[in-house]
Amino acid sequence: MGNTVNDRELILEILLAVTRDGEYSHIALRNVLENYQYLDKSERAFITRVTEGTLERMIELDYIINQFSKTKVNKMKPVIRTIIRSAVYQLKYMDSVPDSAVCNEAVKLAGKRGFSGLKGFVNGVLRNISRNLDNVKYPDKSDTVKWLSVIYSMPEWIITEWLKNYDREMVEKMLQAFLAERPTTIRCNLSQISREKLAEELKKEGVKVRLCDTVDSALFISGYDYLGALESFRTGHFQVQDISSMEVAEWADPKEDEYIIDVCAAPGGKSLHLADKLAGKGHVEARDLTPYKVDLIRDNIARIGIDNIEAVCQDATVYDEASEKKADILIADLPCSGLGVLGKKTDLKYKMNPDTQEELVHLQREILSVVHRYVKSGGKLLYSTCTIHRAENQENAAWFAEQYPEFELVRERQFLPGVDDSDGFYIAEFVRK
Ligand SMILES: C[S@@+](CC[C@H](N)C(=O)[O-])C[C@H]1O[C@@H](n2cnc3c(N)ncnc32)[C@H](O)[C@@H]1O
Repeated sequence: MGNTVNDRELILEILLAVTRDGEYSHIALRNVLENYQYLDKSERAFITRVTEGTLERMIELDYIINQFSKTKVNKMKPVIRTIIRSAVYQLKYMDSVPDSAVCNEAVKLAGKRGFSGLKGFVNGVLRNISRNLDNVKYPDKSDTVKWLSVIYSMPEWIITEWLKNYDREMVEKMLQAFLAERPTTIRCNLSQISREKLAEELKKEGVKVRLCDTVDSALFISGYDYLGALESFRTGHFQVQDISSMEVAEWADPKEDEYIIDVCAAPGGKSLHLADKLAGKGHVEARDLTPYKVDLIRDNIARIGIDNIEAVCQDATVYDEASEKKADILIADLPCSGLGVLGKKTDLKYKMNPDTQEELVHLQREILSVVHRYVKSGGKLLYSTCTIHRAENQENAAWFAEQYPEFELVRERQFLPGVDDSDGFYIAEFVRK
């Protein structure tokens, strides 16, 4: 590790941005890695591992700290709490860093951040934990919710919710899958390049590649530094997308010259997939709420260089008369609680709560009750979310079918991490009779 002190300062900066200032972890991490491009590959890997790991395991880390510190985690100053959490992550999960170095660097960092008076406290807590890591008393296994929550660092309310619909074994499988390291799934833009050629390009750039057996445009990649540095990404030959998300365009199965409206499209994953499937024909209107989000779609369109798609700023809750019965296919990939993608957006589990979930169910219904009007007779409406929550998924689909009997629910599927080789994701396909 060339300059470990700076690496740890950056880690602290990212973790504070997420836990104190409410920033999304993938954005905070990406911003720092982009701003400090001079960092070498091993430093970037170290920063990524410690920040992601600390967030991923935060409930367990706090549980351990509280066992060995008189001052409980929630009473500590945010900077001190964050330094201790990331140090305990390294002590517990990273053999490559000697314990003494972890403690020394944490103490130095506390001093550097203006907490010289707390250097002794940080040192005492960390040395105590490093000596006693094998003596941590975990909750009793018979207390299913508490045990699963601490062992897999998942808030208790989420576990309780899942246990209503899945048995303990199934819930544990999902929790394990969220913590497992997975390669990045990408979708080859088949209208631009074949999957085999893309695999060759990536290998030449030093990336590890595996072709997916079930979806013929999908590949799994790993071992790269960051995406923006890959020529094959910059030239628009692929898009990062989970297998389950790819299924939306597969189910939609667009035909030549069809008109597609995607009402919540940013950053454009599903819209771009549909445009790619149409290979220059038909038309995709990729809409989103704000100019910022619409620009994200435009950036992706420009990178890939296709012209059967346009990005449009339009609030999906506001009826657009010009779109009445215009769409052969309507994609409603709506804002949701995101509990299916906790393996990638680790901090979401601490930000989501049952009240927000409830509000999302209402927003989803509000949007569906507006946008279903854009579907032609015989046209398809695909409703999807990246969550595992019956109220947002199966119950919303049933509600929609009941409210709008002119739509028939043709099929639905809940993808589950640990069962399917994908994120947690839900799709329902309706056809307008
Ligand atoms: C699940 S994401 C969409 C992901 C996208 N379909 C893809 O595959 O890349 C949901 C999107 O809904 C957008 N959104 C939220 N409220 C909206 C509204 N009232 N009108 C339009 N878009 C909205 C958010 O900005 C967000 O980009």
